[in-house]
Amino acid sequence: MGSTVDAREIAQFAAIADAWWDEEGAFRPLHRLNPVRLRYIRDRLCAHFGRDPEAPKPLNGLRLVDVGCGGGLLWEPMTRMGATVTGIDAAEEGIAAAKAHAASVGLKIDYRAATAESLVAAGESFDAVISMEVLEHVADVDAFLAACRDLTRPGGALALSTLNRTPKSYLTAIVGAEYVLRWLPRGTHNWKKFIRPSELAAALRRQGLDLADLTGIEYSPLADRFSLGRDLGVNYLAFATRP
Ligand SMILES: C[S@@+](CC[C@H](N)C(=O)[O-])C[C@H]1O[C@@H](n2cnc3c(N)ncnc32)[C@H](O)[C@@H]1O
Ligand SMILES: [Mg+2]
Repeated sequence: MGSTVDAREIAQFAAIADAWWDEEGAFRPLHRLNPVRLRYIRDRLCAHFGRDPEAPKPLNGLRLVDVGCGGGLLWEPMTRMGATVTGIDAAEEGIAAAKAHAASVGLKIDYRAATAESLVAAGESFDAVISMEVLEHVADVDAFLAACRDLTRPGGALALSTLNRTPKSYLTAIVGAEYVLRWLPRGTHNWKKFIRPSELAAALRRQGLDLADLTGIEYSPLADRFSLGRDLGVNYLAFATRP
């Protein structure tokens, strides 16, 4: 299997790593997405592992890895929910931003500049793998999912999100977000690398993983809010399990 890293992509994320915790900066959409995707991760993990999602620390004791964690936007809240989270990213600059932020808010840090395949080679394994908005940036989706599977213990789970390849995603995620609203630097996304839900389902199946759920992330421009829904046409979440 080839490397999962696309050097051009990593350089692009490294160049804007200072912006990770700027809620109005280049990662604004991820900050806006955080509440809905965190609710999805919490509820799915709780259902899968038989936890109470309303408990103060619903993920207590679970060992998670956040693959492509960037500045740690998910890592921090998942840590607060009681999980032991290892955050890894191929961009060292992102990891530096993540470490600095976690230290500034007094959280115990396990961030590493690493790829999923390097953790597999080191023999690491977790209850669940979380990898949000990374699939459309990797060099080889099959190799990436194979590494994510190997990091998941049998009986464990994977929570993923990515962008669908539709005319609507071209209009909103590329033309809208990069050119009209200028939320993201131009060239952040390559529409050809977006992944249809049917393609993700087939790729998960090739790795021996069971797709348990697909949920859409819908954006309301008037409210400037994201919500979970049935429309998979732009951004969507997937939950899979390892038998
Ligand atoms: C759009 S950001 C998402 C960050 C974070 N998951 C979130 O949603 O807040 C994508 C991240 O994936 C990282 N990345 C891309 N390809 C990777 C790979 N093959 N292995 C590890 N990290 C990767 C990038 O450096 C970048 O930080
Ligand atoms: Mg993206």
